[in-house]
Amino acid sequence: MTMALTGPLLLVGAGKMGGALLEGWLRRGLDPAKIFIQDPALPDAMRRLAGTHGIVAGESPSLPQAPAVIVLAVKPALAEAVLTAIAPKLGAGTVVLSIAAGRTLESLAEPLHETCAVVRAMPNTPAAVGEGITVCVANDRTSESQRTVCEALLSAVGDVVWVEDEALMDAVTAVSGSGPAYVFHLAECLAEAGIEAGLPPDLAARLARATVAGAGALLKQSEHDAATLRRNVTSPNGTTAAALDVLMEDEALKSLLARAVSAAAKRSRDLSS
Ligand SMILES: NC(=O)C1=CN([C@@H]2O[C@H](COP(=O)(O)OP(=O)(O)OC[C@H]3O[C@@H](n4cnc5c(N)ncnc54)[C@H](OP(=O)(O)O)[C@@H]3O)[C@@H](O)[C@H]2O)C=CC1
Ligand SMILES: O=C(O)[C@@H]1CCC=N1
Repeated sequence: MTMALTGPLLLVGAGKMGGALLEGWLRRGLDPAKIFIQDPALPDAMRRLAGTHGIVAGESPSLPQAPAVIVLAVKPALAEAVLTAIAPKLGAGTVVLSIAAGRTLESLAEPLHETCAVVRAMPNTPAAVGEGITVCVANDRTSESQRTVCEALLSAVGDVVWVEDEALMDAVTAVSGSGPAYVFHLAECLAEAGIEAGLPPDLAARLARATVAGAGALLKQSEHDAATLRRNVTSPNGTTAAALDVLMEDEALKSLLARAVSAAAKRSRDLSS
């Protein structure tokens, strides 16, 4: 991995997201000797992965002093307590990279020394297959080289976008952070609708899964935007038009999704207070 890690990397929390990041770093060739993992209940898969690569991991492993990066991937409610406990380990050049939803740069910096570099990031679960997207914002203590290191770590699991306005992070969380769940729910609903239309459950689930995955792959690879791709499926007076008449009637799906995204963004704001 082409990243200028000037010291050890401490991953705090190796659950779904921390684990996806770890796998991405190892895939990209990050030196396992530089990685330390703190997690009191390391999931089995992560325990095996750490063991295979000889990575120091555990509830309170002997942690390196002054790590180059601390990646914080615990539940938001634990963020400050965990940082308070780790703060004595921080060095002048340490950057804290947090993926905790709703935890602001200010609240993350509060338990740390006042010059600490902090990056707030919002990835999503397609990171597990290297297809994530992460949006990040840095505090004004973060140097260019620290941004570069954070970007390299996050780009191991997908695209990375920087924003300067932290206020955008609530809407980001609501669209791309939580977004995969909306798409998976669409797949669930499509499968159920297929069963209602007479398909055997196995076939309905298979068709729904392949259709959502295939449409996603097409959307990713195509030069066309989503609206054009939708129109490409829709023959005049055909079956798709009949379905879209229902979905788009009174902008039903559009307004439902707007309400869902608004609820998620509100929850993100609430988590910060
Ligand atoms: N899941 C998602 O789609 C996304 C999640 N996020 C954010 O990522 C963070 C992690 O979420 P996710 O990976 O889903 O959660 P998980 O519960 O899968 O992972 C969190 C891990 O941290 C462990 N943990 C608990 N306490 C500590 C501690 N004191 N020190 C170190 N590790 C600890 C947990 O152990 P145990 O299970 O025993 O509690 C668990 O293994 C959250 O802040 C979330 O907001 C961001 C983007 C997307
Ligand atoms: O649901 C959550 O709070 C986290 C953040 C984005 C996705 N999962």
